[in-house]
Amino acid sequence: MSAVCNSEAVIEVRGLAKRYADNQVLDDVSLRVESGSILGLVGRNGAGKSTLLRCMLGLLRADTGQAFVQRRDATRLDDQTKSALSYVPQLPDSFPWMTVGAMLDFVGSLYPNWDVELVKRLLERWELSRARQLNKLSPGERQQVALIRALGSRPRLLVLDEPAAALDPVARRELLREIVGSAAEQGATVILSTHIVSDLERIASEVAFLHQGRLLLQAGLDELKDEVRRIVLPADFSLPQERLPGEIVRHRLGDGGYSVLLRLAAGSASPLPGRFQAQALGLEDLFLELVR
Ligand SMILES: Nc1ncnc2c1ncn2[C@@H]1O[C@H](COP(=O)(O)OP(=O)(O)OP(=O)(O)O)[C@@H](O)[C@H]1O
Repeated sequence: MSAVCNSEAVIEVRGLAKRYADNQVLDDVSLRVESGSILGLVGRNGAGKSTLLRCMLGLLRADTGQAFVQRRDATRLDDQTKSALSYVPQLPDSFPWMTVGAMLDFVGSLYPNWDVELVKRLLERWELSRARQLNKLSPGERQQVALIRALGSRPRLLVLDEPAAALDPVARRELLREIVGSAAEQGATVILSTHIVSDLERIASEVAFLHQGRLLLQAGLDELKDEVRRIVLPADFSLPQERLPGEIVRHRLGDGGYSVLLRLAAGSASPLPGRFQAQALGLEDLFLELVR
């Protein structure tokens, strides 16, 4: 594996594969994340999202393929690249014996750009006392502290694994605002995995759909709205066996017809007759259509 790549992307993943026993968790996944993007990684339980995030950051070795963070081999990052990166796992549980304040002060002392004011503001907003012990917090509070810790270092790259899963709607809204703020004010790049696709509709610039270890689709939110269409075909329509131009996925319907998902670049004609209505889908419906 080469130690550097010449891509401008903040994250570049090429042909990643990972298997546990006979479970192929990642299968030939390639992905690019450009600077300043907010990428939402969507997939069902067990789709491989956490595994992909960990391989992407070099925290887990893939069987094959390559991952680069800021053009460096993810498994051999230097301290400077690491200090500009924050990763919050799905179940953060570091330093359980410490108080919230002691942990944040300790972590803050390791980062030259630690934002004391931001940390204070978030602790107040989420009503988290510095005196509380980490192992006595609820899962949602623990998640909030982990997020404060991640945001406090003002990272250039913020990677969040299901950050909102344990948060109430108010805390979730505030977290999303902070994420957008980090991206807008400091040009940070954000990658977050989630099941809550409505959150992504609010904040993501791009979405990637992972299903059974394969990346089915990665596109900008605007491109998805403009280019992806669902066409329902009746049972008496003879759909060719081979994939249509722009076809993402097709499903057989209960009545013998087909639902076909197509990505049609602006100005390109549909490969299916115009009498069949092409339907634009919101993110949630698109997700359901991709994984059903
Ligand atoms: N260390 C491991 N050993 C064996 N199997 C594993 C290991 N880690 C993950 N897996 C399996 O890999 C698959 C993908 O897991 P992963 O945690 O990446 O999915 P996910 O998309 O993040 O799921 P969720 O949304 O439920 O968190 C699952 O079937 C899981 O059981």
